[in-house]
Amino acid sequence: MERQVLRLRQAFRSGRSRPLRFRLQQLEALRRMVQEREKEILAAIAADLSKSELNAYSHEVITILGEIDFMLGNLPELASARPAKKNLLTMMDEAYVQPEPLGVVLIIGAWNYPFVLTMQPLVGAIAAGNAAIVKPSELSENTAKILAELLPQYLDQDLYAIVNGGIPETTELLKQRFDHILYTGNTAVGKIVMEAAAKHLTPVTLELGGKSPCYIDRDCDLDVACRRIAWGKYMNCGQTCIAPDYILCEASLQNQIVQKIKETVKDFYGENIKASPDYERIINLRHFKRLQSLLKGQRIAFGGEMDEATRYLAPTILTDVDPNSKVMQEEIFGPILPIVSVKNVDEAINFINDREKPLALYVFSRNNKLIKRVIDETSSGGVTGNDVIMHFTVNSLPFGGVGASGMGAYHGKYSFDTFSHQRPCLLKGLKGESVNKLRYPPNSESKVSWAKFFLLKQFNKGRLGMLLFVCLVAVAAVIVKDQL
Ligand SMILES: NC(=O)c1ccc[n+]([C@@H]2O[C@H](COP(=O)([O-])OP(=O)(O)OC[C@H]3O[C@@H](n4cnc5c(N)ncnc54)[C@H](O)[C@@H]3O)[C@@H](O)[C@H]2O)c1
Ligand SMILES: CCCCCCCCCCCCC/C=C/C=O
Repeated sequence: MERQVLRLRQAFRSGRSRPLRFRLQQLEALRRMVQEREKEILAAIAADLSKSELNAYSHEVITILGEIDFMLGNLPELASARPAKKNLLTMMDEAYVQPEPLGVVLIIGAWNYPFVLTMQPLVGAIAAGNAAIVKPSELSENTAKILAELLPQYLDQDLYAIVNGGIPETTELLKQRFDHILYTGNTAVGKIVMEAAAKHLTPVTLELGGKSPCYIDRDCDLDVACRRIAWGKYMNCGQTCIAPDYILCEASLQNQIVQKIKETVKDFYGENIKASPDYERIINLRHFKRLQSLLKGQRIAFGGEMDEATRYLAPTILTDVDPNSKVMQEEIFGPILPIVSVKNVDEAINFINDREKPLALYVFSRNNKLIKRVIDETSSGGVTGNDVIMHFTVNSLPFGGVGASGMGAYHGKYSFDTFSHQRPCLLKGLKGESVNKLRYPPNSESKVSWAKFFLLKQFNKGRLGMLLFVCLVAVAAVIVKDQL
């Protein structure tokens, strides 16, 4: 591992990954990989998650193609230096912010969307001019394998590497020094990653999980709300980091919600859900048994059927759920939807604020003021009003958690920024020593007064004002020169 990181670091040091032309070329190569090897990629995702290839395409591949296109279209602007506002002492100088690559970065992906969660950060890392090691999740082994086969065929092998394996390999990787780590996965491992990173003072982006609440207001189109919630909850068999984890609503809405989600499930997956190509399976037996245990003692209003041999767990709704029960203590990450009754929106807000900050928050209401109020009085990684999941698809929005649901963000411009250092640059000439005397010892009352004038004066008065001000500064400089 050490040798591999060293090899990447040497390639990074050579400066090869920095020119825009190179970055664009690598991104184009990645796009070619996705287009030319689409069938193999889809087959791998499909095999890992018992998913149809159509769903694999719309859940994962579309996002990557969109992200690559965004970077290809916007990279020249993202990577260019941005002029910075100057103060009076630096008026004649050049001040700008130059984004620069961080170096060698590590991307650790999760299994639930094994392609998008490793490739989307990689697009950002390449765009920002870094070298990168990608570590896909060992649980989605087919995708991990196909990535290991394809990436070296399309990308510069000295700058971009893939490491496959389980916990021992990740542990070994984490001992190495990186310039940034982006980890996607559960909170417990997030802490391990952060601890390992701290040894090298490596900054981290942690894309974690949590229980994302979904409040349904009394004043709402329940048909629409239930259809959208059912889509986001049962997609990928509930194994989506931003799936609505549970519903909060007034008790009187509960039965209608159950009824409407039930009807939607029938529309989506037919009478025989097991036979639907659109309904996935639980990733492994450990997670299947964990989900099974969450149902114990609960009132199952809908679903609950399961088949251990195929890890099938039907779309399920639990009603009158006790907030202290196990299903409300951990992220569900499966197709189980508890409904917890609250008296009103105030109680819903308190319920949310009494718990860890979630990765996503959903509010359904006809009343926009109520939606804005819930947003204003709570905190979460992201929010979608009157829908679920969809904020993930808008790449002009930063995607990430807050508090226990993570730190940092990516997607689009935010990926570029995550993998860049915003370097402040100030280029001065060698003239102007008369004014510079202000900062050279020995200090004096009069120097401090002049320093205040030069550094604290604000001037935003348009062109004519600016001209007047420059004259004023020139006069001040002459006076200063004479006085000091
Ligand atoms: N915020 C997001 O974008 C996002 C996306 C997907 C999943 N998630 C969250 O991830 C969780 C599910 O993923 P998961 O954690 O089961 O995925 P996982 O088991 O695939 O683990 C993620 C990565 O961590 C590594 N890992 C596991 N144990 C480790 C250890 N002890 N030491 C070092 N590395 C280790 C794995 O090799 C893998 O690459 C859920 O909580 C979900 O909400 C978050
Ligand atoms: C017109 C149809 C468009 C369908 C778009 C669906 C996009 C869904 C993307 C879901 C991706 C979720 C990624 C999840 C990350 C965390 O687990």
